[in-house]
Amino acid sequence: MTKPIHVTSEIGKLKVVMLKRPGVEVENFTPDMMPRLLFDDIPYLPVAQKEHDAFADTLRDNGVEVLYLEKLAAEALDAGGDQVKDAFLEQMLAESGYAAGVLHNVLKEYLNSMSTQDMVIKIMGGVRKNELDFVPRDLVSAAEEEDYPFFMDPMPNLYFTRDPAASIGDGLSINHMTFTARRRESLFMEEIIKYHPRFANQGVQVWRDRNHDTRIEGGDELVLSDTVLAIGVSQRTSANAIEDIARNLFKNKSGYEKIIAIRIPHNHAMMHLDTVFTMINKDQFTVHPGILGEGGHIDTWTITQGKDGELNLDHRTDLKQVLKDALHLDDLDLIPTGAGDPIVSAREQWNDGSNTLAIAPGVVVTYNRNYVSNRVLREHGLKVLEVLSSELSRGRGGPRCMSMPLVREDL
Ligand SMILES: NC(=[NH2+])NCCC[C@H](N)C(=O)O
Repeated sequence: MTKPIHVTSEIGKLKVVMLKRPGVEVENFTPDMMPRLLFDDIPYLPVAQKEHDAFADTLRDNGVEVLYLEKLAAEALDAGGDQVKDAFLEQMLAESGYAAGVLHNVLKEYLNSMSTQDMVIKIMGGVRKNELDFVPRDLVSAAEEEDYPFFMDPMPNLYFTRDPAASIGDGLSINHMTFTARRRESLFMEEIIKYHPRFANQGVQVWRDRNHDTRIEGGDELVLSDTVLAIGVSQRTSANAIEDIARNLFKNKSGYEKIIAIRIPHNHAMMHLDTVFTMINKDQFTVHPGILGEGGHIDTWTITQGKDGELNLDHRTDLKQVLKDALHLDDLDLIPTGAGDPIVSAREQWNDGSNTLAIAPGVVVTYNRNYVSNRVLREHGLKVLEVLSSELSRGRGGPRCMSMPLVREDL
């Protein structure tokens, strides 16, 4: 039987992917909540869903099996049984601020009154105060939170399935994420890996779980080959988390021997490495020119196993040469987002022009709105499958962010 998780590159033919269809969570908030929820606008849900369905169809038309997070999560909890479902609910409530107390009890009863699937969808979508016939009488609720509409916040970023967990080889990292708005997301993946029949007891390795204080997100984790990873040192991923996962990968016979840490600017537009840099073919990458300094330089540290559990670091700034050496290539094509024009590249990067999803070597899925970057990709010989992007792009993520590959063919 094929392994439930097997990803040894960014570009091997994509066989199985996990998506999340945008649900009520992407519009169940007010404009003043947007910065905290990491959104720049509120998508128009019916259109966002249409666009997302078209994205999923594009993948299916190309032979990819599409799984949905919300369905896997409910199936996992049902397969786990009553105790597992109860423990999940306790954990979710605790992480939502209700470890115990009256509100904990009221919310638990409310969520427990639903089918497992409805409960999962409700937790994802958020619980408004006016859904419950209950007025809390404590001082915090009365004096500080009276006007706040939610007991449990929605999780609008769930459609970016790339980030809460990342497939690496025959395993994955389940991530402790940076901002409160996204922290609870990775709990779904933990349940899926532990209890869903497709994954449980199948030898899936968890290289690093979510019970950590240091931060890492899947948008920073790029699988360049069966031995080399690139990981962004970014707004979302800290250097100490990279050292930690490096130690685990080296120690646990993952096959990974080399991790290239790449430092990128720490800001919202470029929150992850994959917003500025993606692999699209054996010797081709997209790169946002805005991250490269003078002479095309950028800080990279290649991490390898040292003596006695120490890590060796090799600091270099010539990204092209670093990649050529690590991947044993004679030449490498770094394709600039927006053809390198300062206005176009910044605009198209904002709408994820660098955030391509490769579904086979040299075949990529991209947003149609980034027409300059798409033209350049075609000029460089790539096959570009464009998908609609008016509403989906409002969440600041593209086709790579919206997909978590579970199985790819080896190169
Ligand atoms: N892999 C990615 N680039 N994901 C994009 C995530 C966007 C999301 N709004 C966030 O800020 O977290």
